[in-house]
Amino acid sequence: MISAPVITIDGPSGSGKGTVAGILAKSLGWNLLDSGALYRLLAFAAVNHGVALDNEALLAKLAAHLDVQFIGATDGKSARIILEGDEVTHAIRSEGVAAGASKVAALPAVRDALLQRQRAFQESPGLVADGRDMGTVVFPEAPLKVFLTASAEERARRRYLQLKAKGDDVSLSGLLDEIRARDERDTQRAIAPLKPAADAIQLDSTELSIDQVLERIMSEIALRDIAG
Ligand SMILES: Nc1ncnc2c1ncn2[C@@H]1O[C@H](COP(=O)(O)OP(=O)(O)OP(=O)(O)O)[C@@H](O)[C@H]1O
Ligand SMILES: Nc1ccn([C@H]2C[C@H](O)[C@@H](COP(=O)(O)O)O2)c(=O)n1
Repeated sequence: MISAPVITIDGPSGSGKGTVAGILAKSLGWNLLDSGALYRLLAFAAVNHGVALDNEALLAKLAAHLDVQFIGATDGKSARIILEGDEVTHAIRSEGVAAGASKVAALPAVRDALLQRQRAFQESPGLVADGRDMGTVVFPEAPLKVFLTASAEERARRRYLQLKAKGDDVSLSGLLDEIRARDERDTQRAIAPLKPAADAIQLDSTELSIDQVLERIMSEIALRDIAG
């Protein structure tokens, strides 16, 4: 059986992975996996159920039975996400939930419990998957792996503009601190740390527009002839 091709996009928070993965999936007509959403959903559900964010055994159980639906998932992060019957699309995007996600993501049993759920997204005609370990652990056979970065200052600036536009009361320096703390946790953890796969192409988007990033990835897709 020939399995559907996968394009992985890994990188730190605010590098533009989700935006680029969503546009790419839509333009190729492929499926989309926003793996960070799964870790966010788990952290969100844990708080709702009163489960401590360091209770590895209970969190793994919760992860294995997470009742979640992604609706319209080929439309990037605007897809609707339903957790245990409630819409949580916007609620899981806060920096507080992100910090919780980064904490539960450091627990091996949690990552194990979410592995098959992520691999199940690999369906025809193809999959664009964004996260931290898509190229290194979840889809090591992917024919195109992108590691997208940008300076912490630029990523904080982007997040600031994004949250301000939503009407959130945030400070640039606070966001920069949060981004640095999350980078530290995500890159230094013992299991599946954020790092480029050996065969990933590395793109620094600090000085690139979203369109320029997409152009670079599209040319790699054409070079490898993976989208038919
Ligand atoms: N190259 C770019 N230039 C300017 N703004 C960008 C660029 N890429 C993404 N952005 C903007 O930065 C913000 C964060 O992007 P996005 O949510 O895609 O990042 P992310 O890497 O998925 O972050 P996270 O891991 O926290 O979900 C968005 O408002 C997006 O529009
Ligand atoms: N493949 C993944 C995806 C996400 N995480 C963790 C680490 C992140 O800080 C957090 C939230 O992810 P985001 O929505 O910002 O992409 O989830 C991970 O460990 N592995």
